[in-house]
Amino acid sequence: MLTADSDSVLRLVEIEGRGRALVAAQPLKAGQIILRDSPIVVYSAFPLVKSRSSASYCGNCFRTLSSSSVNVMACPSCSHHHRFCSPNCLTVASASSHSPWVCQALSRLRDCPSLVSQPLERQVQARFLIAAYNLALISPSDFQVLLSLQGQDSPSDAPAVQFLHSLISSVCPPPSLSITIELTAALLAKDKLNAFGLMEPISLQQDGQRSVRAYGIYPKASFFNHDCLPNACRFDYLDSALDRNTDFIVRTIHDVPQGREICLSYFPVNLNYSARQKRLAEDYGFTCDCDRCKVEANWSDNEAEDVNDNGNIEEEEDEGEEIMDEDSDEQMGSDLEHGAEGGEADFPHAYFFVRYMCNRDNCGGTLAPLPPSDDAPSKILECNVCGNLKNEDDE
Ligand SMILES: C[S@@+](CC[C@H](N)C(=O)[O-])C[C@H]1O[C@@H](n2cnc3c(N)ncnc32)[C@H](O)[C@@H]1O
Repeated sequence: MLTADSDSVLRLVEIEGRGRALVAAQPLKAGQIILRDSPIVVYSAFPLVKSRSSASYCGNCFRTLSSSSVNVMACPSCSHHHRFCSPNCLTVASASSHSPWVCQALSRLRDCPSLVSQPLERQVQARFLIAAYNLALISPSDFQVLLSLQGQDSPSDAPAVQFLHSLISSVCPPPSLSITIELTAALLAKDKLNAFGLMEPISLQQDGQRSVRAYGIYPKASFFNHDCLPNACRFDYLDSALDRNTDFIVRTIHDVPQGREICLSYFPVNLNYSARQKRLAEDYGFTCDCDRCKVEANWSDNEAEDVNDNGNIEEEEDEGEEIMDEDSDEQMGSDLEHGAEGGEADFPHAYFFVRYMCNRDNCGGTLAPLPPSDDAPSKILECNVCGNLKNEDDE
């Protein structure tokens, strides 16, 4: 199931209570690229009707469109909506992600007031369903891979499923494919658990917050389980001029022994215990009992925490060490303090924050060394969110 390359470094196994998982098939070096995975489906994270001020991206590769480029091509059927960075991207998209049916379906959905008045999440789900049904038409084998990923529909999703299913069935049914409400529900469940955000480069963000430009579903990367102190992290280079700019690239954060499970963190590592548990229970349906959670579950100040609507922790002012997203330095300080109190068992936890968490304001990214050269580990660590480079000797 894994490619020849990743086969030699990663092994797919089943772990009781965790489902499928990827483990190191050999000892891994810090910074080593352990997976490069191409998406089976990519779709835009933007509302169906884009505002005039929003930046433009190629409808095929999702790179930023340069307004001065003479190569930019518009789709001849929907020229005011979809543009492509080159004639090649237009040709590729016309036979795949922007087929005549997708073009027509998105145009019709844009004209549906009942959908465009919905919150962004619902509109993006509609985009995903169009992309997924298109996958069934153009690549039945990839569609089966999508259906084989983890994710069960839940009763709480029923209203969204019902709404989107009847809308697509009536407004833009895919040709020669019979879609059922069960299939729509299954697809949305796969999307919820397995879609990874392809982020705007931080340089394009005015406020320091990084938003999602597109979502991708990756057949192999979908097998990574979560750990609140991950041993690997994912890099994306959406605006890279190199080929395969939507690939998912995973590098180890530190050395990993053979047989150890490789885990990513499903969200920024600076969230605290309550916020992490809430997110994992609500979005991924499990309770995390990783080493970090075992330690933090015993911290008495969790009792005083209160999770707000954004998943951030609100505390009384005199106990305000853990308001993660507002000041990650405070969070780091707090973790170090707890690490020191907790003795040796807590130490790796505190060490992780000092060494592998980006300390730029509002970043929240994780640092991993650059790939080793000639087996010598790199001393340069790269942040997977802002791209900042840090020399470990500068600590
Ligand atoms: C993207 S999938 C990861 C691969 C999945 N284990 C599988 O069998 O395909 C996410 C799901 O894996 C499971 N999972 C991930 N991390 C876990 C963990 N630390 N403990 C228990 N289950 C976990 C949860 O069911 C979660 O919804």
